[in-house]
Amino acid sequence: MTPNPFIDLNYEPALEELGEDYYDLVAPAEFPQHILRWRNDPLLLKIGLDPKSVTDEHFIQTFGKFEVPRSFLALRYHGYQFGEYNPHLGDGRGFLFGQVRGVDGELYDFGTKGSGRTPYSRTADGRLTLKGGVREVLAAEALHQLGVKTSRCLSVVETGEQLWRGDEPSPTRSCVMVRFSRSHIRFGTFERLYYFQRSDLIKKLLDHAIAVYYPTLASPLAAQSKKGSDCTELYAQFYAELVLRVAELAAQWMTAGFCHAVLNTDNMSITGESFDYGPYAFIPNYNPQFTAAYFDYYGRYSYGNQPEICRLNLEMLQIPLKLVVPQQELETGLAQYDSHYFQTYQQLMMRKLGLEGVPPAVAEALLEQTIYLLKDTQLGYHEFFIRLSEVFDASWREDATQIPNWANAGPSTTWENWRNLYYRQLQSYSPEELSQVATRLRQHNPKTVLLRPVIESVWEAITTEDNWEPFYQLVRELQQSPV
Ligand SMILES: Nc1ncnc2c1ncn2[C@@H]1O[C@H](COP(=O)(O)OP(=O)(O)OP(=O)(O)O)[C@@H](O)[C@H]1O
Ligand SMILES: [Mg+2]
Repeated sequence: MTPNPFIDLNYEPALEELGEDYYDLVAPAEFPQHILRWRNDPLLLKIGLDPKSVTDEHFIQTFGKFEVPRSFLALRYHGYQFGEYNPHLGDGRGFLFGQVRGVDGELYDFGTKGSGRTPYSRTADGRLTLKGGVREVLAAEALHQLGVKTSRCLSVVETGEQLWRGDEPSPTRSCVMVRFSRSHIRFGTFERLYYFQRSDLIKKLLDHAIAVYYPTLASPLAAQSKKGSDCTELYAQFYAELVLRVAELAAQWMTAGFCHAVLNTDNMSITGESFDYGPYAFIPNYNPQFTAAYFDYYGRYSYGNQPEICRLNLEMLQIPLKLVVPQQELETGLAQYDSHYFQTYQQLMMRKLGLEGVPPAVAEALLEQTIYLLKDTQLGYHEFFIRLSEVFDASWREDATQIPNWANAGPSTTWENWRNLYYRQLQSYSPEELSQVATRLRQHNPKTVLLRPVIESVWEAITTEDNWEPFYQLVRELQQSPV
């Protein structure tokens, strides 16, 4: 075998250097089989590797057999799960494999899922089902295409075990997935340190998070710590910035029509990045009550609750941070959440309608009418926007009646109100600006939508005939730029 480029990557032990208060050293499981099912070549470019220099064997050796001279760290964390505090969490089926600087200068994590038991596995098997791996690859690629800030999967290696699960026909196949993310430090990482009343470790973790993931705040930190002053203000700034990032993420999910389904605080990243795609779903129709996880009996994590739940999770994060920052300063940060969420959501929804530079009052009215229309018609959420991008015509600017009522399933007044507002906005554009409307409509409304039946059909081919072609074809479509 040619030298393995993954082994020679320039790993930075940023988290490892924080010390063993934050993790446990663990060993991967030994698996009976290793078949590479998925490699994400575009991600290799992000860490400066030429995909041609990386063989499938390299992937298997590194991310299936783990035959590499590295320390594997199961990160420690707790979390609020469906509102209940759980002090028995942590990486129970994964570990931090390593951290690598991307060509963009950012630090990235390789984290495993399904790589074996750890001190945090409790009674579970430490494994990931192959279907779980396939679903996470698809969610991440779909969200990435839709402009959501998300982790992505680097590889999936099928591992030849039979797993038993209550929510999949069993026995079912096993895999190890490797995730490429900004960080796996979670809100729950801080919650655990509060549980043990370790304000010293909270400060150390904040310094680390700010230095690595909030670099624009980092230089004042260096200056302050040199002077020996306390970092209270800086920590408050970190929290305020995190509030904005989480508000943006919630807006991105809502625009994408995505229901994450398990927004526990152990699934919230301190970088504001989306990750952990378990029972998620893209909504078929606009329905705030849509709930993706069968075990979410009360709809706590329904599609429409997501912005509110993210806000609540941020509020819970104040509990640990209060050990090192006065609560009043944290409240000031959180106070920005609602307006930042709404502004971002409005802007992203306007872009989905092909519009930019919409005056705030018009944008507000148009968003409201768009939501009414989506609720009233029988058209699917994604179908509405895809149809709009397909039928859009420059003549609409001259004559509102040219805008066809293909949404005629709903009451005509809803349609007319929407059409008039859309028409008026189009009228304000020059002919050049109008051509950008068409481009934006196509760009922000890709034709491949990851609805559940689509996922099920690629999984069906895998599970019944071991035919991976429909899955590869679907990923290719998701990775294509829509314009
Ligand atoms: N099969 C399993 N074996 C061991 N631990 C598990 C298993 N499934 C889930 N867990 C643990 O249960 C908790 C919640 O699981 P959750 O599904 O949110 O996380 P995860 O999907 O395993 O990992 P991540 O959040 O990194 O995607 C975590 O502590 C996780 O490690
Ligand atoms: Mg999780």
